[in-house]
Amino acid sequence: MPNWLLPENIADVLPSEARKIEELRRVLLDKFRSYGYELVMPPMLEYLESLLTGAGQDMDLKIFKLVDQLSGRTMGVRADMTTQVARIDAHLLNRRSVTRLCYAGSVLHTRPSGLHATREPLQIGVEIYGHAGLEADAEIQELLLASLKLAGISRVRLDLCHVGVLRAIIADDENAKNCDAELFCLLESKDTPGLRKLTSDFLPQTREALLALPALYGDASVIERARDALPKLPEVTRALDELDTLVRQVGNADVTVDLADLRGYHYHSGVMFGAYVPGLPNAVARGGRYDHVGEEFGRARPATGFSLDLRELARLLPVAERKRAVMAPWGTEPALRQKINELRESGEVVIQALPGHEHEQDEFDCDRAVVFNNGNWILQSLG
Ligand SMILES: N[C@@H](Cc1c[nH]c[nH+]1)C(=O)O
Repeated sequence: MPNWLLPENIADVLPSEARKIEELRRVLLDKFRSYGYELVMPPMLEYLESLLTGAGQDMDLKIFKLVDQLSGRTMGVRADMTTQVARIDAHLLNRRSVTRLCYAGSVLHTRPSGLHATREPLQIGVEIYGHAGLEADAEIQELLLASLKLAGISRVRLDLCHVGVLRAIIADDENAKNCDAELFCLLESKDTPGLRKLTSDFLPQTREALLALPALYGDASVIERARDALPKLPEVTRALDELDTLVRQVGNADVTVDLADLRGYHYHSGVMFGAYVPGLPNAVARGGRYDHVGEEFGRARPATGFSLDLRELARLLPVAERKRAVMAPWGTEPALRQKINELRESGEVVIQALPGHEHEQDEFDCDRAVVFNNGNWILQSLG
């Protein structure tokens, strides 16, 4: 397919890849449903203000903008569905109880998030609203691991972080608070020299704690190391206790803790996580707490969830085997049509060869054919 027709980091999805993506979409949505998550379909476009409500400045940079010819207002193409789903929970559903929602749809990014990343991810995810306890985070993490397993990915490492640690460290330092976006970037890339430079006029205790963060990664023992290395602020202790509880609950998955891996959106407010698979530098799925987004839509609701890009996930899987199919001749004869319909209704793929194209095969492996034999249309093996 000539990619030169399309903008950079935008691509067509050809049949074998599209089939993998669609099959994944279906099995994952069924899985989410089995946990009680209801499907919602937010719009592709919205007024910019509502897309930015509750989201940080990082989201603004990711959103494609255009002018609405009907209202003259600026609209944005969604770059992430999580805040749209939070709006649905806060405004439209108005339920008091716990609400579990899921979604699948394309989002657009002005710039790719990695060198080879698409600018049009197919985002699928789940969000749970109305429960502030860690049980909701544990359910989300369990569902993430179950989803990846279902997709055929068994070796997953779950990397946990807590944005509350950074927020507590900088809370009483005005200089540090004014640089929070830069701090996120430097910590994400573990840029210690950059961090040293930026923190030179911060309070000594803030500086010391920030410089300790990049080294606080590894297995669960990091939590104890962090208790020694970081200031004994109540918010830091609470965050580390939360991480400790979750690490114990993840079961037999491979879990690591990285207190500088803050690569979520800036709307995240508590425990955050990324799921990594061997050989890939970027997380295949991300998620975490974002308790303050609903509040900005007028209804405070604790919230947590995860999302992933189906296109990226499908790329990790082996090429799907060609699906078996039945070849049938072209014809309108009732007995032939009936035989074909019966086979299709029983779940078979039946391809009618158009006149002159009897020997062509593409996507499917036609191992059987409908043939006329002794006055009947029957199924015959081509093996
Ligand atoms: N939408 C977030 C992940 C997430 C879902 N829910 C909460 N966080 C992301 O793309 O990084």
